[in-house]
Amino acid sequence: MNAFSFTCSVAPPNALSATLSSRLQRNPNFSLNELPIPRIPSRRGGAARNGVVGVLKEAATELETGGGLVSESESDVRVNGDGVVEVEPVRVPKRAKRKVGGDNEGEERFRLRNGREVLEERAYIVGVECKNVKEDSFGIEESLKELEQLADTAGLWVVGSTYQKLATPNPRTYIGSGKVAEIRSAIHALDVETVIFDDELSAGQLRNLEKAFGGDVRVCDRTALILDIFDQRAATHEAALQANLSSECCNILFFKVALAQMEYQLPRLTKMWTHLERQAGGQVKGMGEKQIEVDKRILRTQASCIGALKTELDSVRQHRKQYRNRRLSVPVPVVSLVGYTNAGKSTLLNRLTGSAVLAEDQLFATLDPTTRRVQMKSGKEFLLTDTVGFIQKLPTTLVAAFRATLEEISESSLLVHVVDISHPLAEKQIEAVKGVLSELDVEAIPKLMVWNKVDKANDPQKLKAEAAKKNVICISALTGDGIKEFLDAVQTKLKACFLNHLYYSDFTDKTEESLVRVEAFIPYDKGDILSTIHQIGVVERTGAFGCAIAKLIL
Ligand SMILES: Nc1nc2c(ncn2[C@@H]2O[C@H](COP(=O)(O)OP(=O)(O)OP(=O)(O)O)[C@@H](O)[C@H]2O)c(=O)[nH]1
Ligand SMILES: [Mg+2]
Repeated sequence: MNAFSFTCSVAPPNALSATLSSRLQRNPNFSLNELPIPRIPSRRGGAARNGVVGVLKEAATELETGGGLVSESESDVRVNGDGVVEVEPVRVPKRAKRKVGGDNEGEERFRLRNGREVLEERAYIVGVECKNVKEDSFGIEESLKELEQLADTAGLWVVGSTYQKLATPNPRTYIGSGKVAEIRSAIHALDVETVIFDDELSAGQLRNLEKAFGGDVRVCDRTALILDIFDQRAATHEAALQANLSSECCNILFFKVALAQMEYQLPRLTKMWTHLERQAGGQVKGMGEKQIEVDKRILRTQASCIGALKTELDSVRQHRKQYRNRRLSVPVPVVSLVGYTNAGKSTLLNRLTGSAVLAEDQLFATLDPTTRRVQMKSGKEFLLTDTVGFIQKLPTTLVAAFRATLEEISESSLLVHVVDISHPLAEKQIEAVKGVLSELDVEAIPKLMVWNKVDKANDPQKLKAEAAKKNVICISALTGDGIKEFLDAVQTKLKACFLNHLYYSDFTDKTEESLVRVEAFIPYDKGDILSTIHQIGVVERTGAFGCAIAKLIL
């Protein structure tokens, strides 16, 4: 059996284990520092050390067995005093599928995610309803329902939930002591592994709650959960990026989320081990010192990673900007799909363009803005951009990440606000989206609201009549119902934009009737004429041999 040694100073993400395993096969002396940008362990990693241990064990096992789940034992992985991680790859039998007790007896806890079977952790969710909340915000039960959906997307199995009404959250434990005791009982009764809070907790609150719940229970919050989902999505995305480095779709969000994760976890990580530091002179001295050493090394590496990520982000931004400028130099209107997560934006893009962008019944399926060309029956074209979905209580650390991704929409000719009208909280989701849009400086861009998923409505005709009164288009991106009306509405809006543009360009006395259809042949060496025509008229189409058909104001 082989034994490998790595110089290790950082916890790489689990998702890199496949890369690691393949590199190990090629070069057993490979150093972990050679790995691409590392990410710190998130909710599921717990302590940073576990991240290192987990990924190395996974890689080692994959190397030996060609895949499969690994043992919980850490006896095959050691971190020595110099930060060298020693791994003994062992053949580990697949973990037997665990059956769970209670009502769910016999139910499998394994689920297929990204082509891998993963064990679902048992989670318990907790919320606090504070007095003086805004009227249009989600109620506590609604918010917890959404948190459950987020947990499900992250691969957790919610086995119970509770909430408390408070004037103000408790600064030490967020909830009151009675509630803490109630949750502790629920943890034992339901065999809970993770407790998730619906609001962002401070490092101190996290630590106090973990201590209060005792045992191996992990405590995390909505922010950590969302970051974890993004981390999982970004890992899949990163693999695609590595396969096609020349891709235009370099993901700003990926870098931004990595940054947000570090910013979120750094203060929490430093506080996590202070109890060991305090015990340094006592019985657990060795253990405390070793963990602190590992922690400090991780923090040092992460500080340099933040710098590297920022540089990387700048270059990706630059790249995207050049791409957008190139796109804008060809004046085809850009229509952006915006809306709450899971509203059906990607499904609509797929329906209109015949693409196969990932669309699934999970939150945050889309991370990357994707742009595709749509050709209408009239021969006119526009570019359609899919964007990342919005959510209420967006973690502050992620607001910047979203903003960066949504930079694209500020250059759109039209924003299509896609709403899942079958959702019981559709109205509140609309308000949440409007709230984010108002922060994005896109007030001046025309908007078109679309009620999607009408196929799920009890009375689609009644819904359509109601929509018509509000100038809203009803569609089903899934069945194709209403798509023609939607395209007509887009065309009308774009035409209005064009006329507005003329209006603001001092053609005040001109109306659409003053446009005259002109067919012209333009020599190849006079291509600049075409861009002038684009500026003063609407080019209906260009054909072979330099033929252009345009409507001009004469
Ligand atoms: N019944 C029905 N389901 C739909 C319709 N449009 C989308 N869906 C489903 O809704 C789920 C979410 O669709 P997506 O297109 O991924 O939603 P999205 O807005 O892109 O979501 P994010 O990328 O997470 O922001 C998927 O399961 C779709 O199949 C529709 O018109 N009718
Ligand atoms: Mg999507």
